[in-house]
Amino acid sequence: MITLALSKGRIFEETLPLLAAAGIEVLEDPEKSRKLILPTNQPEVRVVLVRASDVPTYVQYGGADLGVTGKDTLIEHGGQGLYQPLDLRIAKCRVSVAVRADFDYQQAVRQGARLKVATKYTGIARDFFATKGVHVDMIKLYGSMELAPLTGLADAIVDLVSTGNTLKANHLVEVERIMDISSHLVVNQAALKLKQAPLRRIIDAFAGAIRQD
Ligand SMILES: Nc1ncnc2c1ncn2[C@@H]1O[C@H](COP(=O)(O)OP(=O)(O)OP(=O)(O)O)[C@@H](O)[C@H]1O
Ligand SMILES: O=P(O)(O)OC[C@H]1O[C@H](OP(=O)(O)OP(=O)(O)O)[C@H](O)[C@@H]1O
Repeated sequence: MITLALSKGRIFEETLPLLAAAGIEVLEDPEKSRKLILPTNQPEVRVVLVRASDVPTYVQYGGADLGVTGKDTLIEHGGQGLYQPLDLRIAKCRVSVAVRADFDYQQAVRQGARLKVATKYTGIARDFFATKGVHVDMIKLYGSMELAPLTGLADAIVDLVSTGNTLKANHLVEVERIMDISSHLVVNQAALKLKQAPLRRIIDAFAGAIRQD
């Protein structure tokens, strides 16, 4: 049995064409079903639905043989125990710093300054501000980061930006891009040895179906 870990929503949707290239069709719609294990047209392949931030953990410990996860999530996880053979070029976005439009960010990040930063991405944020020589008081959040500067919880957020609509709707401005993000295929290292042929077949099919635009 080959187990693939996906999260509901954009990762599931954007992985479907890659699965199709491998001849794999998921037989149930996760938006309609409450099931967490979804069968496919290939009896020896199944999909497990996990929280996006749990995908690397499932694959690391062998709860799944492979999975699709954002580079953001992968960096925060650390990548231990994972092969990362492919950048799938799906779910593209960026990690950025954003502040209230009336906040003087340039003044706030001058060398040696202190900044209150709210984010789900504490590892990425810590590295970024350390490189700039800015001391950070880090506030870990799990969602709705945009609220933090609006309520006085933080001066800045580090969050994902795609169209910029979420920032705009909350009167925030993007002041720095930290890194570009896309989703990657991750594979359990032991599984790649033990189930080499079927996993290689899937990896190769995914590789051939990656969009280059
Ligand atoms: N607006 C976006 N546009 C494109 N890609 C995105 C966007 N938001 C998130 N992503 C990418 O998709 C991945 C999964 O995001 P998703 O919103 O499905 O889960 P999440 O709510 O961030 O995770 P969790 O449920 O674990 O808190 C992110 O890790 C990121 O790489
Ligand atoms: O720049 P934008 O295009 O507005 O995208 C950015 C937003 O998308 C993500 O949230 P979420 O997963 O809730 O986004 P969704 O509502 O687009 O699914 C992310 O945490 C931002 O809040």
